[in-house]
Amino acid sequence: MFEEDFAQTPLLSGLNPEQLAAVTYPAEPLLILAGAGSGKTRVLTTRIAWLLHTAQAQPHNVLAVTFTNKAAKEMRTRLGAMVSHSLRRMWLGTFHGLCHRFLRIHHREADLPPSFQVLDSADQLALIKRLLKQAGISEEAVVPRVLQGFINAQKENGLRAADLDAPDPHTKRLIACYADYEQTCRREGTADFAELLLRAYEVLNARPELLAHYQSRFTHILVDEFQDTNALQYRWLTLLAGGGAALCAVGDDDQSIYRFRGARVGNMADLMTAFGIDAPVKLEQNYRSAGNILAAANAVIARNRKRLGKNLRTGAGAGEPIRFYSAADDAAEARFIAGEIQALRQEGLPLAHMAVLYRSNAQSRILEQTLFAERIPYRIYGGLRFYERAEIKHALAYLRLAVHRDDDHALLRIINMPPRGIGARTVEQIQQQAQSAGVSLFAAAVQLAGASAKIAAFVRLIHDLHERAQVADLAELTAYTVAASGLHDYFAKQKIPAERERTENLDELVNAARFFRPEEAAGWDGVSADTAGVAAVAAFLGHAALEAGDNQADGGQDAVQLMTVHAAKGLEFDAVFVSGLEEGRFPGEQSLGDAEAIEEERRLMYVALTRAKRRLYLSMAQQRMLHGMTRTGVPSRFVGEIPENLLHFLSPKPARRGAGHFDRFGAAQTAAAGGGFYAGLRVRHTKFGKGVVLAAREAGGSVRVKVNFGSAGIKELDTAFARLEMED
Ligand SMILES: Nc1ncnc2c1ncn2[C@@H]1O[C@H](COP(=O)(O)OP(=O)(O)OP(=O)(O)O)[C@@H](O)[C@H]1O
Ligand SMILES: [Mg+2]
Repeated sequence: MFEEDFAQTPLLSGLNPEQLAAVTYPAEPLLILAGAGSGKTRVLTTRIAWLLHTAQAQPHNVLAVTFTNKAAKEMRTRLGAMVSHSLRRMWLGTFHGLCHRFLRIHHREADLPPSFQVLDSADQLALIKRLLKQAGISEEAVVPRVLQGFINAQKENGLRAADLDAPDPHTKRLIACYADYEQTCRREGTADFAELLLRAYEVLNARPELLAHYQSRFTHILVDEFQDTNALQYRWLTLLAGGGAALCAVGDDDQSIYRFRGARVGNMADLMTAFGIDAPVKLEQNYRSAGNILAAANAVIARNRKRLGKNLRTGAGAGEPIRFYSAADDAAEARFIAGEIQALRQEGLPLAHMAVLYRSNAQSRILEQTLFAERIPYRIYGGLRFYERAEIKHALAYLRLAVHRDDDHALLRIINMPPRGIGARTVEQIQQQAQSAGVSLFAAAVQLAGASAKIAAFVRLIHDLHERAQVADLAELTAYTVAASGLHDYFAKQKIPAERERTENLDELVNAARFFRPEEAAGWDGVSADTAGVAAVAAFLGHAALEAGDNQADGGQDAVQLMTVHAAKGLEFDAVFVSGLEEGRFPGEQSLGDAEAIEEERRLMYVALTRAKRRLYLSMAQQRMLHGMTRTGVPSRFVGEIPENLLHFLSPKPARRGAGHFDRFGAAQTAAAGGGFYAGLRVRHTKFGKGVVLAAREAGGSVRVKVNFGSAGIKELDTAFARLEMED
């Protein structure tokens, strides 16, 4: 009888009963545990819209954490279509993006300079190499990547160098290097990715007044992909939610694929204990994939032993069989994929609705080559992205020096780029001077400028950029920097076309600066929306560092999506190709013979399979070049785990295809009302406890309401008889 009431709230229409219950769950801690494609992300987004729509929360009361910047942008766009609120003051982003935003605002409390720089992982590695060299430690004695992994792992466990001790000399040495690294970052005013989180956590933990402020501000904290949070992220979340916020976490233990980076599935159980959640809410209907695809994914994941247990069914038909293709070698596999893509495209499926997935980045090269040769536009997620390109990093290094002249790392990058006759010997002199005087490289260069015209010219350039950074508009400053540094000219003069094309990227950077809106940036809307001055440059640089970890949304050209399975998490495509399905590749070599690692690979396979909506291709190569040697490929065990009746073994023939479809969310307009009760009103019932009104209407002189009482379920009550207290 309430159908028509829900129709008046288009926000909620189309949700199934479990989804509806989760979306409108009272403001209490809630864990949603559900399989791929069951609408977890949709529920999370709709819940935020519902909270805003029913005025249970204002945008600034919401803290929402997504796994990638892309997901955050998508959520913001969807929300924008669902509610009329300005979302500027809502904190929506990745853990890193949100902590970055927090630290920009509270840099003083965090003991960071206002223009502190974010080091991406390449910057971090370069810094580590520099420190090892200075300390006279060979890269054999301490492998830079090992040290990098060590430092990040410690930080992700909330540990500083001073907290650590070890009996063995090697670990002792790593700890000493970590201490040295910490000191340098402090001096140079830089923070790596793990530092963003750790510092934000430490500041909140050490300052009760700040914590209280944020605890009372964020009444609703929502987290997507909760299964992949690490120990520090968990602590940060629970600290913020500790003041009574309604924490809503959604996740899927079967999709936990970041164990190697410290993700803890155990966080789910811990969360339930810590927040008194009796049982997770389950969503069991899959809306994404055709029946055969889902059956295959379910069969594969069923082999894992450590599972929390949930079901997934689909209302869709079986759909097409899953296509399996075994190619003679990797080139033939790539040609097969390209051929199928062409066929699908001819039948009207946009390229953007197709994805090619692989286990590791190295596999993309041959696919790229083939797609390029076949003139099929493609886009790589997780490859060398815009902000990671050399020329862009050069230009950003100048900008960094403009706002923070003591950034040694940036200075070393560009002191002779473009070449200005400052050779390795001169750089060494500057380094020695810096060390003996205990100052930054730039300060040392200033001291040596009298003796060298070349150094003097460089110092003048940096001073000039520094002065402009104080007053100029961000786009102006970027344009000026690209030109005055000589970078643009340098690339324009190159003979090789690919080198000359780098000028286009520099122009694109100026463009990016022009369109930079701090509030839409990776989770940070800045202290002010002002685009002039040092704060804007620092925000832009932080954005660039964080954005480099994600997809670049460029061009708008229709293109096939290429990415690792890790990067595909949370996404969906009409047609998906899972390539390289050989033992030692997927599952990867390091996992063979390690039961736990195989389970993680299997979860990865589950993620890969469940990205597909309608058509799924699995492929392998019988021979593949690896490290300059031909290797014979044995089919992946995961293919064998799919019931054979779901598979169709293919000869390379193209097949037919239909067009894609979209989902639309209607904009929310009206709330049902009756007798003072309205959707979103918080109520209390003597028996059922706290609840939220879903709908209310007058019928035959009395008012009937439908209320979601959380764990007590959804009840329909007559207000004339039921003792309902209004909470607001
Ligand atoms: N009630 C529904 N009616 C129709 N479509 C739905 C419904 N719920 C979800 N969907 C659609 O199903 C697809 C999967 O939803 P969503 O991405 O939210 O799932 P998910 O659980 O987050 O998946 P994953 O575990 O892969 O992140 C989306 O296209 C979504 O719009
Ligand atoms: Mg999702």
